[in-house]
Amino acid sequence: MGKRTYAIIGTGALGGFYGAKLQKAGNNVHFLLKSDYLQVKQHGLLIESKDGDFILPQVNAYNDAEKMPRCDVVVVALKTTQNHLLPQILPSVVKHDGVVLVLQNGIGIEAEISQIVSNTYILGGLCFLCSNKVSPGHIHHLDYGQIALGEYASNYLPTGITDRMREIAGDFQNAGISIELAEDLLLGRWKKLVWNIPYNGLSVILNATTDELMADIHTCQLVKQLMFEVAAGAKSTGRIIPDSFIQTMLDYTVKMTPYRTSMKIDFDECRPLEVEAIFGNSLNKAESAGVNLPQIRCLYQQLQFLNARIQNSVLT
Ligand SMILES: NC(=O)c1ccc[n+]([C@@H]2O[C@H](COP(=O)([O-])OP(=O)(O)OC[C@H]3O[C@@H](n4cnc5c(N)ncnc54)[C@H](OP(=O)(O)O)[C@@H]3O)[C@@H](O)[C@H]2O)c1
Ligand SMILES: CC(C)(CO)[C@@H](O)C(=O)[O-]
Repeated sequence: MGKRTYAIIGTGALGGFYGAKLQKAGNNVHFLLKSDYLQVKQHGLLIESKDGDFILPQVNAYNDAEKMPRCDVVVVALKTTQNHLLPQILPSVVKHDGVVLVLQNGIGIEAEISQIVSNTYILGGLCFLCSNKVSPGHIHHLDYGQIALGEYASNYLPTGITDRMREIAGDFQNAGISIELAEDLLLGRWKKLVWNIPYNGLSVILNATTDELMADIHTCQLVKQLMFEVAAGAKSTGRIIPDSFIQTMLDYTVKMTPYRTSMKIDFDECRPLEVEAIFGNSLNKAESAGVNLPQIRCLYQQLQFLNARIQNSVLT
């Protein structure tokens, strides 16, 4: 097989960064954009990265999915709040027997996509990335970048490590993106939520950065309790997250450059928050297995209140 073609659905902080790295390494990449389309079509992408800045003066830019060629790997990099658009986008972009690779945060999205596309493999990637879009076509990669890659099977049954995962991992690794292969995608998704649920949620509710949350004894305790609730959620679906992993996440955050989470940035910019994909879907999974996660539900209810306020302010 020749080189795989890639479509990036949502060329923002994450899609713009990984897509640009893939193109720089010689892959054939096609970028779907919305408001940045003209700027990127005319001037390409600028990546300012702690690993080295670079410019791609010319990229394959589109503002209409139907004009994109069918690609081998279609990377979903929209905010999950825009996933209602996927039924219009994915079927025309992914090749028969191609791959949809979900790089979004949250849980349960691969299952939703399996209802949209057929004859398609679905992979998920947990991205340990700190990246922001600072202006149209200008991405600022602040830290990290590793992806844990897993494959989706019906009901999130673990697939082990497949050839498809290895092949796609190879393209990313050749592009300088570090990849870990995950035998069990659902376990990987819960593990990522151990970070996203406490920090994304509390950063918005408490108007705080990660370092501020870790510096205070009360919020540090709250973060830890929320992490243990995520582990209880994982357990309700038969996945075990060891206590040592929770300690690793706490240590990781203490060492991290002080960070304004993506949910906090969305909140500050009055954009819809990814509450359903991160909180709502986790609660649904646990509660349908008969397990309540009261602290996560409390955060969810507060975030929904703020989310509704954002939607109303955008409408008025
Ligand atoms: N950024 C990170 O470091 C990071 C790390 C881990 C996980 N994630 C996850 O990755 C996902 C993407 O996040 P992000 O930070 O990359 O968000 P983002 O910077 O907002 O990027 C999303 C992009 O999608 C574009 N878009 C929206 N609607 C579109 C449409 N109809 N057609 C084409 N493009 C459209 C947006 O364009 P407009 O600006 O024109 O609306 C935006 O550029 C989220 O689930 C996030 O939680 C991000
Ligand atoms: C956890 C994180 C801050 C960096 O690993 C990022 O992946 C995120 O915002 O999801």
